[in-house]
Amino acid sequence: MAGLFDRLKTDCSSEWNAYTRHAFVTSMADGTLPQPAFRTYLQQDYLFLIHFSRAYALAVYKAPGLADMRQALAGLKTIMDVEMDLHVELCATWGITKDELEHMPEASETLAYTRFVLESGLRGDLLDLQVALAPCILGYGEIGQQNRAATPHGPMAAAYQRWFGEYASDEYAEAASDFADWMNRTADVYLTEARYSNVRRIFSQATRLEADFWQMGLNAAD
Ligand SMILES: Cc1ncc(C[n+]2csc(CCO)c2C)c(N)n1
Repeated sequence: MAGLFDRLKTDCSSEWNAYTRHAFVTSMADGTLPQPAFRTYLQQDYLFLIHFSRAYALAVYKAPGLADMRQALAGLKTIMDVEMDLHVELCATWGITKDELEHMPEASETLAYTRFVLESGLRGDLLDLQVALAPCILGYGEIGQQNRAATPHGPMAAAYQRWFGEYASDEYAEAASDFADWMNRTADVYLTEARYSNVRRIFSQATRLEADFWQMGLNAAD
């Protein structure tokens, strides 16, 4: 049987495509995305990652065994030690400091998405939480692979190239595939057909919140 991730992607294909092929992504790939859109996205994404780290910390707590605890801890460390640094580095080129980033007002889209993920995990078990986290981790993996050969043009080319470079890397592809395996293994233990409709609802909602997050960036350039 195919793993849970493939099943969810098939069942939520329209939401999934709207997210992974969003105009924000395609215009980043050709370099036409306006700077204010990217800058707003990146600033909000820093706040997103703070709450996403809390969600990973919740996964440590919700883990039923030591192996799952370690897997969640490794994810938490990657976000706090690697991913947040990319944002700090890119924002520094516009003179925005780490401290300013941390204290930016949070957009409704950031609030909605991060608190939805946390709520899904608080209310449910590790599987519900992994499914809420999945569009974020696995979607960026797909976006990176789809745009491996992208050669953005124009004044933002270097920043967009740097961004794609992070998610198109072999290391990232491996981290994403480890996450999919981890979620699929949890599903092998916990998923029942009776539960599936709820799991699918969580995945669909988180995927739609990802598309809204891109849209928030685009709206900032209007
Ligand atoms: C809105 C939004 N969605 C997804 C990611 C990607 N992301 C978030 S945490 C993480 C590391 C997981 O190990 C990755 C790749 C993002 N930055 N912002």
